[in-house]
Parts: sequence; structure tokens; C-alpha cells
Amino acid sequence: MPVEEFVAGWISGALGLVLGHPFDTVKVRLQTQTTYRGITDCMVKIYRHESLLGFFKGMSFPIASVAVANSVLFGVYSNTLLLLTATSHQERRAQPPSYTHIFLAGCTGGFLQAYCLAPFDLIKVRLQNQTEPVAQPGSPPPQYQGPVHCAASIFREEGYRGLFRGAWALMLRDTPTVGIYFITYEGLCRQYTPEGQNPSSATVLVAGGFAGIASWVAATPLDVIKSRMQMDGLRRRVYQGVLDCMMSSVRQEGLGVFFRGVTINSARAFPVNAVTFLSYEYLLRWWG
Ligand SMILES: C[N+](C)(C)CCCC[C@H](N)C(=O)O
Repeated sequence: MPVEEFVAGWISGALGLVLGHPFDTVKVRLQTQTTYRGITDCMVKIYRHESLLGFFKGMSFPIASVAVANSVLFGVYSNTLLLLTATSHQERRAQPPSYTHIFLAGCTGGFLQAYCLAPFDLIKVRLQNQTEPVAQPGSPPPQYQGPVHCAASIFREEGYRGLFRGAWALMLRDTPTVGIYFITYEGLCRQYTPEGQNPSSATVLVAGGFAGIASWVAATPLDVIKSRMQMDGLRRRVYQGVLDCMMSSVRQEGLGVFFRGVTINSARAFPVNAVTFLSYEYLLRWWG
């Protein structure tokens, strides 16, 4: 099994992550708390109360874990394509795989990465939702002091299964939308690249950016549900399951609830995925 795709996915995931984390914090807050009036209000409040550091809450952990998940995403995608079409990454420019194969390989990558991501994503969301100012002397400490403490408390209070809270919603979110992610990327690259050639850097940036936006727009409804399921059980259980969470969210807030955070998700998705695809493509070209 070729491993360079896993390594390239890991590095490119880390680069994308740092760039996108502040957007991600604003998104999680908007999705799960009602105190903010919108993106700007949320940003101003975070800055005032928690300083610039507030935007980077919960980042140390994803930098390791999201990068690993991205490595699973790209590694499984590329190796599934190898199984389906018997072409390696280098051969795929000359013999482009069909969109059906791209979609299936993407779904496989999405499904497996969701499983690896679930506990880390849960911890990220719980830490991002702590609104206490960062390290104020004299103030009461937040419930979770850091990722390891957070993981240990969840394990103690809710057991092993507690660490996978929201995992179903995450798999439902990622399986089809990672398929959409790769189809958009490949489709745009093919459109703007002469046959048999490698896409230019500009094409990779734009195709990667739009692949991020398209997949995140499709993913946002289940992203909201996922974040809510992850925050559930903190004090008492509110939702019986994914469907119950959907129904009661719609009942209370209307259909618009499924698009909470869609603007910020898209604004984040463009730079993050432009950089992710560019570094991924270049690392592989460089090694290949
Ligand atoms: C499928 N879904 C849209 C959820 C994610 C696909 C993009 C993954 C990328 N690391 C990012 O964080 O944007």
C-alpha cells in the first residue's frame, strides 16, 4: 500500500488547520450558543473577553489529530482509487478515473476518517465552547483544563462511549460530502487543465477552495446536528439520537437551523482547502 499519500495528507492537513482554526471557533460558538448576534459580534466578543488567544482555543489537539484524520482521508481515498482503477497517483493524469470511482473512493475516505476524528472532534468542540477568559488569575477554572483533562473527564463521567458522542452524525456528515469534495476538485481541475498535464498552482488553489466550499455547504446541516450532539450530555441528556436532535432543533428554531454557520464554514473552507490541496499535490510531485 503506497504510504506517501498518507504523509502528504498529514502535512497538508496541518497547514490547512492552523489557517482555519479561528474561523472554526467562531463557527462552533455560533452553532451551539445563542449569545452572539452574528459573525462580527462573535469575533468582537471573543477578542474583547478572551483576546486573540480565544480564537485558538482547542487548537493544540486538532493540530495532531485533524492532521491524522486528513492523512486517513487522502491516504484511503488514493488507495481505494488504486483498488478500483489500478492506477497510482502519478498515472491518474494520463488515465483519469471515472467520477463514480472518485465518488466511491471519497465516500470510503470520508467514512474512515470520521471514525478516527470523532473523539478528537468532540474534545475540540467542548473546549471551544468554554467561554471563560484564557488564564485569568483568581477566576474560577473552566470545567476542562485542556485536551487531556477533557478526555479524562469525559471518560470518567460518560465512559468510553461518551468519547464517541456525535460520531454517528459525524459519519453521516462526512461519508457523502467527502465524495462531493473530491468530485468538485477533480472536475474543476480537469475543466481548466489541458489533457494529460498537471493542473497549475492557480488551478489547484481555486479547485481546492471550491471543493472545500461545495462539500461544507452540503455538510453544514449535519454539522450543526453533530456539534449539538457533542455538547449534549454535558449536564443532562436532551436528545435521544440524531433524528431526535434534528426534529427538536427544527421545531424550536425552524429550518434555518440547518444553515447555522454556513457562511463562516464557507469562508473558512476556501483558504483551508486551497492550501491543503496545493501542499498535497506539490508534496506528491516532489516525491514522485
Ligand atoms: C466533508 N467535509 C466538508 C466535512 C470536510 C472535508 C474537508 C476537510 C478539510 N480538512 C477541512 O477541514 O475543510
